[in-house]
Amino acid sequence: MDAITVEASQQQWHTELVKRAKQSVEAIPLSQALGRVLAEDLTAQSDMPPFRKSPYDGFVIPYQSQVNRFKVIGLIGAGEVFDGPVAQGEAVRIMTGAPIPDDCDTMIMQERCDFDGEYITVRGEIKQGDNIVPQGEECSTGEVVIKAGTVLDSGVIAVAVGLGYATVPVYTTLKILVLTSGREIIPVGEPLTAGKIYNSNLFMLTNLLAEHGFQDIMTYHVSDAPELLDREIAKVQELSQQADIIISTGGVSVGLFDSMPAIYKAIGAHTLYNRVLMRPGAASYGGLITRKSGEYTLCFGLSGNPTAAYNGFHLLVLPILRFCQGYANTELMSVTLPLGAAIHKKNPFDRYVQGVITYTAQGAVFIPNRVFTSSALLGLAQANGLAKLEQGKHSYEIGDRIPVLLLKNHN
Ligand SMILES: Nc1nc2c(c(=O)[nH]1)N[C@H]1C(S)=C(S)[C@@H](COP(=O)(O)OP(=O)(O)OC[C@H]3O[C@@H](n4cnc5c(N)ncnc54)[C@H](O)[C@@H]3O)O[C@H]1N2
Ligand code: MOO
Repeated sequence: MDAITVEASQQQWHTELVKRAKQSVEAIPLSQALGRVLAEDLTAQSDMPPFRKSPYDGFVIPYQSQVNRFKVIGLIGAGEVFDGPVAQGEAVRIMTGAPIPDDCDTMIMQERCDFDGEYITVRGEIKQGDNIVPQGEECSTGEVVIKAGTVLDSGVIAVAVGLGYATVPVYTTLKILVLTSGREIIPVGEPLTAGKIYNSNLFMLTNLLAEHGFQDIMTYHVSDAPELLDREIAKVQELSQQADIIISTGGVSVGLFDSMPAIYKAIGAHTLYNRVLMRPGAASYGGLITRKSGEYTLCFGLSGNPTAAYNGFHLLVLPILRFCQGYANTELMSVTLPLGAAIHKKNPFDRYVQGVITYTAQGAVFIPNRVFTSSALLGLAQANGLAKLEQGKHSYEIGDRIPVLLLKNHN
Protein backbone atom coordinates (compact mmCIF):
# COMPACT_ATOMS: atom_id res chain seq x y z
CA MET A 1 0.00 0.00 0.00
CA ASP A 2 1.42 3.41 -1.00
CA ALA A 3 2.00 6.17 1.51
CA ILE A 4 -0.49 9.03 1.18
CA THR A 5 -0.49 12.71 2.05
CA VAL A 6 -2.27 14.14 5.08
CA GLU A 7 -4.83 15.73 2.76
CA ALA A 8 -5.46 12.44 0.92
CA SER A 9 -5.97 10.62 4.24
CA GLN A 10 -8.66 13.11 5.17
CA GLN A 11 -10.29 12.77 1.76
CA GLN A 12 -10.29 9.01 2.13
CA TRP A 13 -12.04 9.20 5.49
CA HIS A 14 -14.67 11.53 4.10
CA THR A 15 -15.31 9.19 1.17
CA GLU A 16 -15.83 6.33 3.64
CA LEU A 17 -17.95 8.33 6.06
CA VAL A 18 -20.32 9.69 3.42
CA LYS A 19 -21.66 6.12 3.08
CA ARG A 20 -22.48 5.86 6.77
CA ALA A 21 -25.31 6.94 9.01
CA LYS A 22 -25.06 10.21 10.91
CA GLN A 23 -24.52 10.31 14.64
CA SER A 24 -27.79 9.94 16.57
CA VAL A 25 -29.45 12.81 18.40
CA GLU A 26 -30.76 13.20 21.97
CA ALA A 27 -32.47 16.06 23.82
CA ILE A 28 -30.73 17.16 27.02
CA PRO A 29 -31.35 19.93 29.58
CA LEU A 30 -29.21 23.02 29.06
CA SER A 31 -27.73 22.53 32.53
CA GLN A 32 -25.95 19.44 31.13
CA ALA A 33 -25.14 20.81 27.69
CA LEU A 34 -21.69 22.38 28.17
CA GLY A 35 -19.32 21.15 25.46
CA ARG A 36 -21.95 19.20 23.51
CA VAL A 37 -22.62 19.80 19.80
CA LEU A 38 -25.97 21.17 18.68
CA ALA A 39 -27.78 18.83 16.28
CA GLU A 40 -30.45 21.25 14.99
CA ASP A 41 -30.63 25.00 14.36
CA LEU A 42 -31.99 27.04 17.26
CA THR A 43 -34.53 29.62 16.12
CA ALA A 44 -35.90 32.61 18.00
CA GLN A 45 -39.27 31.80 19.51
CA SER A 46 -39.93 35.53 19.99
CA ASP A 47 -38.35 38.81 18.95
CA MET A 48 -35.18 39.66 20.88
CA PRO A 49 -35.78 41.76 22.86
CA PRO A 50 -39.46 40.80 22.92
CA PHE A 51 -40.61 44.36 23.76
CA ARG A 52 -39.33 47.96 23.50
CA LYS A 53 -37.34 48.53 26.66
CA SER A 54 -35.47 51.13 28.62
CA PRO A 55 -31.65 50.89 28.73
CA TYR A 56 -31.42 53.16 31.82
CA ASP A 57 -33.18 54.23 35.01
CA GLY A 58 -35.08 57.49 34.43
CA PHE A 59 -38.31 58.73 32.85
CA VAL A 60 -40.22 58.05 29.64
CA ILE A 61 -42.37 60.61 27.86
CA PRO A 62 -44.35 61.21 24.71
CA TYR A 63 -41.95 63.72 23.07
CA GLN A 64 -43.24 67.25 22.69
CA SER A 65 -41.18 69.99 21.11
CA GLN A 66 -40.07 72.84 23.46
CA VAL A 67 -41.44 71.07 26.58
CA ASN A 68 -39.05 70.09 29.40
CA ARG A 69 -41.37 69.83 32.42
CA PHE A 70 -43.54 66.75 32.91
CA LYS A 71 -45.96 65.45 35.53
CA VAL A 72 -44.91 61.99 36.74
CA ILE A 73 -47.99 59.74 36.72
CA GLY A 74 -46.57 56.31 37.46
CA LEU A 75 -43.65 53.96 37.98
CA ILE A 76 -42.56 50.88 36.00
CA GLY A 77 -40.06 48.43 37.43
CA ALA A 78 -38.42 45.73 35.30
CA GLY A 79 -40.91 42.90 34.87
CA GLU A 80 -43.91 45.22 35.13
CA VAL A 81 -46.11 46.63 32.40
CA PHE A 82 -47.65 50.11 32.46
CA ASP A 83 -50.77 49.76 30.40
CA GLY A 84 -52.49 53.10 31.09
CA PRO A 85 -52.36 56.07 28.70
CA VAL A 86 -49.58 58.64 28.98
CA ALA A 87 -50.69 62.05 27.72
CA GLN A 88 -48.53 64.89 26.37
CA GLY A 89 -46.86 66.66 29.29
CA GLU A 90 -46.82 63.47 31.35
CA ALA A 91 -43.95 61.13 32.24
CA VAL A 92 -43.61 57.69 33.78
CA ARG A 93 -40.68 56.78 35.98
CA ILE A 94 -38.98 53.70 34.54
CA MET A 95 -36.25 51.27 35.59
CA THR A 96 -33.60 49.65 33.39
CA GLY A 97 -35.03 46.77 31.36
CA ALA A 98 -38.70 47.71 31.86
CA PRO A 99 -41.05 47.87 28.84
CA ILE A 100 -41.77 51.31 27.37
CA PRO A 101 -45.47 52.26 27.53
CA ASP A 102 -47.12 52.38 24.09
CA ASP A 103 -47.70 56.15 24.23
CA CYS A 104 -44.04 56.98 24.97
CA ASP A 105 -41.24 57.41 22.43
CA THR A 106 -38.41 59.05 24.37
CA MET A 107 -36.47 58.15 27.52
CA ILE A 108 -34.41 60.51 29.69
CA MET A 109 -31.79 59.34 32.20
CA GLN A 110 -32.60 60.32 35.77
CA GLU A 111 -29.23 62.13 36.14
CA ARG A 112 -30.61 64.81 33.75
CA CYS A 113 -33.88 65.30 35.67
CA ASP A 114 -34.75 67.37 38.72
CA PHE A 115 -37.60 65.49 40.36
CA ASP A 116 -39.62 67.19 43.10
CA GLY A 117 -41.75 64.12 43.78
CA GLU A 118 -44.49 65.25 41.41
CA TYR A 119 -42.84 66.88 38.37
CA ILE A 120 -39.54 66.47 36.55
CA THR A 121 -37.67 69.27 34.89
CA VAL A 122 -35.20 68.07 32.27
CA ARG A 123 -31.87 69.83 31.90
CA GLY A 124 -30.55 70.27 28.33
CA GLU A 125 -32.06 69.37 25.01
CA ILE A 126 -34.45 66.41 24.70
CA LYS A 127 -34.01 64.37 21.51
CA GLN A 128 -37.09 62.55 20.27
CA GLY A 129 -36.58 58.73 20.22
CA ASP A 130 -33.58 58.80 22.59
CA ASN A 131 -32.75 55.78 24.73
CA ILE A 132 -35.33 53.31 23.46
CA VAL A 133 -34.11 49.78 22.79
CA PRO A 134 -36.33 48.68 19.89
CA GLN A 135 -38.26 45.41 19.95
CA GLY A 136 -36.45 42.84 17.77
CA GLU A 137 -33.21 44.87 17.81
CA GLU A 138 -31.18 41.62 17.80
CA CYS A 139 -33.50 39.24 15.93
CA SER A 140 -37.10 38.56 14.92
CA THR A 141 -39.29 35.56 15.68
CA GLY A 142 -38.36 32.56 13.53
CA GLU A 143 -34.82 33.66 12.69
CA VAL A 144 -32.06 31.05 12.98
CA VAL A 145 -29.87 32.29 15.79
CA ILE A 146 -27.52 29.35 16.38
CA LYS A 147 -26.68 26.86 13.68
CA ALA A 148 -26.50 23.08 14.02
CA GLY A 149 -22.91 22.01 14.54
CA THR A 150 -22.14 24.76 17.06
CA VAL A 151 -20.50 23.78 20.33
CA LEU A 152 -22.56 24.67 23.36
CA ASP A 153 -20.16 26.86 25.31
CA SER A 154 -21.01 29.40 28.00
CA GLY A 155 -22.07 32.07 25.51
CA VAL A 156 -24.15 29.77 23.32
CA ILE A 157 -25.91 28.28 26.35
CA ALA A 158 -26.71 31.77 27.66
CA VAL A 159 -28.26 32.64 24.28
CA ALA A 160 -30.25 29.37 24.19
CA VAL A 161 -31.65 30.10 27.65
CA GLY A 162 -32.47 33.67 26.63
CA LEU A 163 -34.35 32.26 23.64
CA GLY A 164 -36.39 30.09 26.00
CA TYR A 165 -34.94 26.66 25.28
CA ALA A 166 -34.99 24.40 28.36
CA THR A 167 -33.60 21.43 26.45
CA VAL A 168 -31.53 21.24 23.29
CA PRO A 169 -31.02 18.55 20.65
CA VAL A 170 -27.39 17.40 20.64
CA TYR A 171 -25.44 14.63 18.95
CA THR A 172 -24.77 11.64 21.17
CA THR A 173 -21.16 11.59 22.31
CA LEU A 174 -18.61 9.42 20.56
CA LYS A 175 -17.17 6.57 22.61
CA ILE A 176 -13.45 6.42 22.21
CA LEU A 177 -11.02 3.64 23.06
CA VAL A 178 -7.42 4.77 23.60
CA LEU A 179 -4.83 2.00 23.29
CA THR A 180 -1.23 2.33 24.37
CA SER A 181 1.32 -0.32 23.58
CA GLY A 182 4.75 -1.65 24.36
CA ARG A 183 6.47 -3.67 27.05
CA GLU A 184 8.73 -0.73 27.80
CA ILE A 185 5.80 1.43 28.89
CA ILE A 186 5.05 1.56 32.61
CA PRO A 187 2.43 3.52 34.58
CA VAL A 188 3.63 6.72 36.16
CA GLY A 189 4.19 6.30 39.90
CA GLU A 190 6.15 3.06 39.53
CA PRO A 191 9.94 3.23 39.87
CA LEU A 192 11.68 3.64 36.53
CA THR A 193 13.73 0.51 35.79
CA ALA A 194 16.28 -0.05 32.99
CA GLY A 195 14.84 0.33 29.50
CA LYS A 196 11.39 1.44 30.66
CA ILE A 197 9.61 4.76 30.11
CA TYR A 198 6.45 6.26 31.51
CA ASN A 199 3.18 6.19 29.63
CA SER A 200 3.09 9.89 28.75
CA ASN A 201 1.09 9.26 25.56
CA LEU A 202 -1.81 7.87 27.58
CA PHE A 203 -2.16 11.20 29.36
CA MET A 204 -1.43 13.19 26.23
CA LEU A 205 -4.14 11.50 24.19
CA THR A 206 -6.86 11.22 26.83
CA ASN A 207 -6.34 14.85 27.85
CA LEU A 208 -6.18 16.12 24.27
CA LEU A 209 -9.50 14.36 23.73
CA ALA A 210 -10.97 15.92 26.86
CA GLU A 211 -9.68 19.37 25.90
CA HIS A 212 -11.48 18.99 22.58
CA GLY A 213 -14.73 17.95 24.23
CA PHE A 214 -14.44 14.16 23.89
CA GLN A 215 -15.01 12.83 27.39
CA ASP A 216 -16.31 9.30 26.90
CA ILE A 217 -13.01 7.44 26.91
CA MET A 218 -11.94 3.85 27.69
CA THR A 219 -8.26 2.92 27.90
CA TYR A 220 -6.30 -0.30 27.58
CA HIS A 221 -2.62 -1.16 27.35
CA VAL A 222 -1.37 -3.78 24.91
CA SER A 223 2.00 -5.14 26.02
CA ASP A 224 3.12 -6.34 22.55
CA ALA A 225 4.49 -9.48 24.25
CA PRO A 226 3.93 -12.32 21.74
CA GLU A 227 2.77 -14.75 24.44
CA LEU A 228 0.04 -12.33 25.52
CA LEU A 229 -1.05 -11.25 22.07
CA ASP A 230 -4.07 -13.55 21.67
CA ARG A 231 -5.46 -12.55 25.04
CA GLU A 232 -4.84 -8.89 24.34
CA ILE A 233 -6.48 -9.10 20.93
CA ALA A 234 -9.55 -10.67 22.55
CA LYS A 235 -9.71 -7.83 25.05
CA VAL A 236 -9.32 -5.16 22.35
CA GLN A 237 -12.01 -6.93 20.32
CA GLU A 238 -14.37 -6.85 23.31
CA LEU A 239 -13.71 -3.16 24.04
CA SER A 240 -13.94 -2.23 20.37
CA GLN A 241 -17.57 -3.40 20.25
CA GLN A 242 -18.51 -0.41 22.37
CA ALA A 243 -16.22 2.08 20.64
CA ASP A 244 -17.02 4.46 17.80
CA ILE A 245 -13.34 5.36 17.56
CA ILE A 246 -10.09 3.62 18.47
CA ILE A 247 -6.90 5.65 18.78
CA SER A 248 -3.71 3.74 19.46
CA THR A 249 -0.17 4.85 19.98
CA GLY A 250 2.93 2.81 19.23
CA GLY A 251 3.50 -0.51 17.57
CA VAL A 252 2.62 0.81 14.15
CA SER A 253 5.99 0.66 12.42
CA VAL A 254 7.97 -2.31 11.09
CA GLY A 255 9.70 -3.48 14.31
CA LEU A 256 9.49 -7.12 15.42
CA PHE A 257 7.00 -6.26 18.14
CA ASP A 258 4.99 -3.66 16.24
CA SER A 259 1.71 -5.53 16.50
CA MET A 260 -0.88 -2.79 16.12
CA PRO A 261 -1.71 -3.33 12.41
CA ALA A 262 -2.04 -7.07 13.18
CA ILE A 263 -4.40 -6.29 16.05
CA TYR A 264 -6.52 -4.03 13.87
CA LYS A 265 -6.64 -6.76 11.23
CA ALA A 266 -7.59 -9.37 13.83
CA ILE A 267 -10.52 -7.28 15.06
CA GLY A 268 -11.83 -6.88 11.53
CA ALA A 269 -10.48 -3.52 10.35
CA HIS A 270 -10.06 -2.80 6.68
CA THR A 271 -6.91 -0.72 6.12
CA LEU A 272 -7.29 2.71 4.49
CA TYR A 273 -3.64 3.74 4.81
CA ASN A 274 -0.61 2.61 6.76
CA ARG A 275 1.95 5.29 6.02
CA VAL A 276 1.58 9.04 5.62
CA LEU A 277 3.86 11.36 3.66
CA MET A 278 4.78 13.60 6.56
CA ARG A 279 7.44 13.95 9.23
CA PRO A 280 7.22 13.22 12.03
CA GLY A 281 4.35 10.76 12.03
CA ALA A 282 4.97 8.82 8.81
CA ALA A 283 4.20 5.68 10.79
CA SER A 284 0.44 6.19 11.00
CA TYR A 285 -2.43 3.83 10.30
CA GLY A 286 -6.08 4.36 9.37
CA GLY A 287 -8.63 1.57 9.24
CA LEU A 288 -12.33 0.96 9.45
CA ILE A 289 -14.35 -1.81 11.07
CA THR A 290 -17.85 -2.22 9.65
CA ARG A 291 -20.20 -4.47 11.61
CA LYS A 292 -23.11 -6.51 10.32
CA SER A 293 -25.45 -4.14 12.16
CA GLY A 294 -24.13 -1.32 9.95
CA GLU A 295 -22.34 0.23 12.90
CA TYR A 296 -18.72 1.06 12.37
CA THR A 297 -15.55 1.90 14.28
CA LEU A 298 -12.81 4.17 12.99
CA CYS A 299 -9.28 3.04 13.87
CA PHE A 300 -6.39 5.49 14.06
CA GLY A 301 -2.94 4.10 14.72
CA LEU A 302 -0.46 6.78 15.73
CA SER A 303 3.25 6.50 16.24
CA GLY A 304 4.54 5.81 19.75
CA ASN A 305 6.93 8.74 19.50
CA PRO A 306 5.33 11.59 21.47
CA THR A 307 5.82 14.43 18.97
CA ALA A 308 4.74 12.21 16.08
CA ALA A 309 1.65 11.08 18.01
CA TYR A 310 0.76 14.64 19.03
CA ASN A 311 1.08 15.90 15.45
CA GLY A 312 -0.79 12.89 14.09
CA PHE A 313 -3.62 13.48 16.53
CA HIS A 314 -4.11 17.05 15.28
CA LEU A 315 -3.54 16.40 11.58
CA LEU A 316 -5.05 12.97 10.98
CA VAL A 317 -7.49 12.30 13.83
CA LEU A 318 -9.01 15.47 15.24
CA PRO A 319 -10.69 16.82 12.05
CA ILE A 320 -12.31 13.42 11.49
CA LEU A 321 -13.43 13.16 15.12
CA ARG A 322 -14.98 16.60 14.86
CA PHE A 323 -16.71 15.59 11.64
CA CYS A 324 -18.12 12.42 13.24
CA GLN A 325 -19.23 14.35 16.31
CA GLY A 326 -21.18 16.78 14.12
CA TYR A 327 -19.11 19.95 14.48
CA ALA A 328 -19.79 22.48 11.72
CA ASN A 329 -16.12 23.52 11.83
CA THR A 330 -13.96 20.47 11.57
CA GLU A 331 -10.59 21.99 10.71
CA LEU A 332 -8.17 23.70 13.03
CA MET A 333 -7.68 27.35 12.14
CA SER A 334 -4.57 28.14 10.10
CA VAL A 335 -2.78 31.50 10.03
CA THR A 336 0.29 32.68 8.15
CA LEU A 337 2.99 33.88 10.52
CA PRO A 338 6.62 35.03 10.27
CA LEU A 339 9.20 32.64 11.67
CA GLY A 340 11.00 33.85 14.79
CA ALA A 341 13.97 31.53 14.24
CA ALA A 342 15.60 29.97 11.17
CA ILE A 343 15.04 26.28 10.39
CA HIS A 344 17.50 24.34 8.28
CA LYS A 345 16.44 20.73 7.90
CA LYS A 346 16.11 18.21 5.06
CA ASN A 347 12.43 17.93 4.21
CA PRO A 348 11.87 15.02 1.82
CA PHE A 349 8.24 15.15 2.96
CA ASP A 350 6.06 17.89 4.41
CA ARG A 351 7.33 18.50 7.93
CA TYR A 352 5.18 19.69 10.79
CA VAL A 353 7.01 21.66 13.44
CA GLN A 354 5.62 22.36 16.87
CA GLY A 355 6.27 25.75 18.39
CA VAL A 356 4.99 28.74 20.24
CA ILE A 357 3.00 31.60 18.76
CA THR A 358 4.04 34.69 20.69
CA TYR A 359 2.90 38.28 20.34
CA THR A 360 5.29 41.18 19.89
CA ALA A 361 4.69 44.88 19.21
CA GLN A 362 5.01 43.99 15.49
CA GLY A 363 2.40 41.22 15.72
CA ALA A 364 2.39 37.44 16.13
CA VAL A 365 5.52 35.37 15.51
CA PHE A 366 6.03 31.61 15.39
CA ILE A 367 9.00 30.34 17.41
CA PRO A 368 9.77 26.70 16.56
CA ASN A 369 10.49 24.31 19.42
CA ARG A 370 14.21 23.73 19.93
CA VAL A 371 13.78 19.98 19.33
CA PHE A 372 10.95 18.93 17.04
CA THR A 373 12.00 15.41 16.13
CA SER A 374 9.60 12.48 16.28
CA SER A 375 10.68 11.31 19.73
CA ALA A 376 10.82 14.76 21.40
CA LEU A 377 8.61 15.03 24.47
CA LEU A 378 9.36 18.29 26.26
CA GLY A 379 8.11 20.62 23.52
CA LEU A 380 4.56 19.40 24.12
CA ALA A 381 4.49 21.44 27.32
CA GLN A 382 4.57 24.71 25.38
CA ALA A 383 3.41 24.11 21.81
CA ASN A 384 0.39 26.14 20.76
CA GLY A 385 1.08 26.09 17.02
CA LEU A 386 2.01 23.55 14.36
CA ALA A 387 3.85 24.99 11.33
CA LYS A 388 3.99 23.27 7.97
CA LEU A 389 7.31 23.16 6.11
CA GLU A 390 6.91 22.25 2.46
CA GLN A 391 8.33 19.07 1.04
CA GLY A 392 11.57 19.88 -0.83
CA LYS A 393 12.19 23.25 0.85
CA HIS A 394 15.06 22.78 3.25
CA SER A 395 15.90 26.31 4.44
CA TYR A 396 13.67 28.75 6.22
CA GLU A 397 14.99 32.08 7.51
CA ILE A 398 13.80 34.44 10.24
CA GLY A 399 10.83 36.40 8.92
CA ASP A 400 9.79 33.82 6.29
CA ARG A 401 6.02 33.51 6.39
CA ILE A 402 4.67 30.01 6.92
CA PRO A 403 1.25 28.46 7.58
CA VAL A 404 0.67 27.61 11.26
CA LEU A 405 -2.24 25.62 12.67
CA LEU A 406 -3.62 27.03 15.91
CA LEU A 407 -3.63 24.17 18.39
CA LYS A 408 -5.38 25.91 21.25
CA ASN A 409 -8.04 28.00 19.50
CA HIS A 410 -10.84 25.68 18.60
CA ASN A 411 -14.56 26.14 18.51
N1 LIG B 1 13.32 0.18 10.23
C1 LIG B 1 12.42 1.12 10.46
N2 LIG B 1 12.31 1.60 11.68
C2 LIG B 1 11.41 2.56 11.94
C3 LIG B 1 10.61 3.06 10.93
C4 LIG B 1 10.76 2.53 9.62
O1 LIG B 1 10.08 2.94 8.67
N3 LIG B 1 11.66 1.56 9.45
N4 LIG B 1 9.76 4.07 11.19
C5 LIG B 1 10.19 4.97 12.25
C6 LIG B 1 9.22 5.93 12.53
S1 LIG B 1 8.98 7.07 11.30
C7 LIG B 1 8.60 6.02 13.73
S2 LIG B 1 7.64 7.33 14.10
C8 LIG B 1 8.68 4.97 14.72
C9 LIG B 1 7.27 4.53 15.00
O2 LIG B 1 7.28 3.57 15.94
P1 LIG B 1 5.96 2.88 16.43
O3 LIG B 1 4.77 3.68 16.13
O4 LIG B 1 5.94 1.50 15.99
O5 LIG B 1 6.08 3.04 17.96
P2 LIG B 1 6.96 2.23 18.99
O6 LIG B 1 8.09 1.56 18.33
O7 LIG B 1 6.04 1.43 19.77
O8 LIG B 1 7.48 3.44 19.81
C10 LIG B 1 8.27 4.46 19.30
C11 LIG B 1 8.86 5.24 20.48
O9 LIG B 1 7.81 5.80 21.24
C12 LIG B 1 7.85 5.36 22.59
N5 LIG B 1 6.48 5.17 23.10
C13 LIG B 1 5.62 4.23 22.70
N6 LIG B 1 4.48 4.32 23.38
C14 LIG B 1 4.61 5.33 24.23
C15 LIG B 1 3.77 5.89 25.22
N7 LIG B 1 2.53 5.39 25.47
N8 LIG B 1 4.21 6.94 25.93
C16 LIG B 1 5.46 7.44 25.70
N9 LIG B 1 6.31 6.95 24.77
C17 LIG B 1 5.90 5.90 24.06
C18 LIG B 1 8.57 4.06 22.51
O10 LIG B 1 9.17 3.69 23.72
C19 LIG B 1 9.61 4.33 21.43
O11 LIG B 1 10.70 5.03 21.96
O12 LIG B 1 9.37 3.88 14.24
C20 LIG B 1 10.56 4.22 13.53
N10 LIG B 1 11.28 3.03 13.23
O1 MOO C 1 6.50 8.47 11.84
MO1 MOO C 1 8.03 8.89 12.23
O2 MOO C 1 7.45 10.06 13.31
O3 MOO C 1 8.04 9.90 10.69
O4 MOO C 1 9.39 9.69 12.71
